[in-house]
Order: sequence, then C-alpha cells, then structure tokens
Amino acid sequence: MEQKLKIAIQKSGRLYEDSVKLLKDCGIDVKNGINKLKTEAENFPLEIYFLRDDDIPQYVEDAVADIGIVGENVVFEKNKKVSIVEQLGFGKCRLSIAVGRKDDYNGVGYLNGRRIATSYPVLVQKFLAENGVQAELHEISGSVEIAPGIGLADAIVDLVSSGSTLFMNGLKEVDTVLRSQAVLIRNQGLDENKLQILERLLFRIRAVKKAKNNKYVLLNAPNDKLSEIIALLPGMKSPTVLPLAEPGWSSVHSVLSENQFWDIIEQLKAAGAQGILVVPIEKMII
Ligand SMILES: Nc1ncnc2c1ncn2[C@@H]1O[C@H](COP(=O)(O)OP(=O)(O)OP(=O)(O)O)[C@@H](O)[C@H]1O
Ligand SMILES: O=P(O)(O)OC[C@H]1O[C@H](OP(=O)(O)OP(=O)(O)O)[C@H](O)[C@@H]1O
Ligand SMILES: [Mg+2]
Repeated sequence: MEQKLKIAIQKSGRLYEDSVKLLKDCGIDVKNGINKLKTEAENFPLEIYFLRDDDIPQYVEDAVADIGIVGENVVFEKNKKVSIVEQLGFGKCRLSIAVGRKDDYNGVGYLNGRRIATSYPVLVQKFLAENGVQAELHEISGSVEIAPGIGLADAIVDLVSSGSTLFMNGLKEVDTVLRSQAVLIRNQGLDENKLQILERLLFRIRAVKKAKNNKYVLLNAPNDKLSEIIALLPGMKSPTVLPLAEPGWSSVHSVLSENQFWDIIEQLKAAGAQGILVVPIEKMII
C-alpha cells in the first residue's frame, strides 16, 4: 500500500480556510465533511487531520501527524521538538502588549509589579526576563481582552491584527512581543519516503506562494521606446517582445513582483507604455 504523509491543520478558526485553500491551490483535493476530523486526498498521498491548533505541535513531535500548519506564535509557545519548514504568508498577526487607553505606558518598565493576563505565558515570561521586568502572570485561555475591564489584570498580551478587538475593549497596543504567520512544521524523524512526499508538497507550495507574489504584465510600447521600457522590466528570464499589427508598435510581456509592482508601473507609463494589463498568475515554477 502506498505510504501517505499525515498533515494536521486547524479544524476551525483563523487558519482553517487558508490552510485548506493552500492545499487546494496545490492541486490536492480536500473533501471535508462537516464534523469529519480525518480525510484523505484522492490525488496526492496525503491524509488530513483537523485539530485544535494548540495540539498540533505536540502531535507533530509525537509523529501522530508528520507535518502541520500552525501559527509561529503557537510553535514558539509550545516549544516542542519540531522543525519549521516554510513560512506560508497567511495568518499574519502580532503578539502585543496592550493597556487601558488612558494608561500612561512609558516602556516595558511600566509592567514591573503589575498583573498581566495572557494565553501565552511562555513567550511573555521570556520577553519579561529579557527586559528585566518582574510581573504577575495570569494565564487565561481566551477572551483575554476583557481582563483589564473586569479588574483581573492591568495589562494583557494577546494576538492583534486589525486592532479592532483592542479598540472595542477600551485598550491600546503599546509594544510587540512577536510577529507571527502560519508555518509548515514537520516531525524531525521522517523517513526517506515521507521526506520525498514532503518535497513534492513543498515544490507545489513554493510555486503557489511565488505566483501569489507576482503578476503577469502585458503592455504596448512604441518601438523607439522599447529599450527604455525593457530595461525597467525584470521578467523571469527577459521580457517577451512581439510585434503588434500596427507598424512601429510592440507588445511586451513580463512578470513583476508584488512589492515593486506600483513603482515599476509608474515608470513604465512615464517611459511611454500604453494599454497596460495586469493578470494574476496561478502557479509559478522556475
Ligand atoms: N486576528 C488575527 N489575524 C490573523 N491571524 C490570526 C489572528 N488571530 C489569530 N491568528 C492566527 O491564527 C491562529 C489561530 O487563531 P484562532 O483564533 O482561530 O485560534 P484558537 O481560538 O486557539 O483556535 P482552536 O479552536 O483551533 O484552538 C493563531 O494562533 C494565530 O497564529
Ligand atoms: O486585532 P483584531 O483584528 O481584532 O484580531 C485580534 C483577535 O483575533 C483573535 O481572536 P479570534 O477573533 O480569532 O477569536 P478567538 O478569541 O475565538 O480565538 C485574537 O485572539 C484577538 O482576540
Ligand atoms: Mg487554540
């Protein structure tokens, strides 16, 4: 029987949809019946377990699952013997210190002798020790933002992304303990066969990630401006240039990365490019 790689992903919550989408974008068909906690892909040797995110590092250390998708915040908090294989670019958030909106926080020293509520005692204790601060930790498993309002703590350390939960609870973000995103982790003792399946999966994940960070650009350029325009375009090798039906004009095709995209588009326009089209790329294999 063909061996399968076992992957643990979050059952529901912030990482669930993006984790399933990533596998689907990798061409792996994931059928998840409601309340079904285990499923097999039909077209790739992968078995998928749907779990609480907190449990994933332990399961991966114990080889109950071979690999898993979980936030770096959880990986570092749980401190299990697993390896991080790849950052996945979603589930981006930060573990931050927040205090009451009117409190006069003036640096981490403010926390000396105060009560801090958090679901991340290990990370918070490490941060406090590094900063020479002694505080009283109250570990709570959720709804941390309510703690100052009900007199349970003077400050909290919790995950923040838009900041709207803090705002709605009368709190303000004052310092960051850790920046986090979802990562792929693996058991440290995978055999050759499983490592090979993991390599195949990683090859696809990287192609999907790369495609997301790049755009395909098509534009029209007058031939006398071609060399100036081509010099602005990186492309995978070099841009493709095709003659247009209209004499004296060419169509130029290239790939631009998301982070330099708008700068280059402005320069292309200034250099005489017209009819610029930007198209998403589905997979990118270099
Ligand atoms: N607001 C956010 N924006 C982006 N990513 C987030 C946000 N909040 C949490 N995350 C990331 O998503 C992970 C899962 O968050 P979620 O709130 O779903 O966890 P949970 O309530 O502990 O879920 P579970 O039921 O699986 O234990 C977090 O560990 C973090 O990495
Ligand atoms: O800065 P924001 O965009 O408001 O996001 C922050 C909130 O998101 C997470 O909780 P989530 O909404 O996932 O619910 P949970 O408490 O049930 O985990 C986190 O624990 C914060 O409470
Ligand atoms: Mg959890």
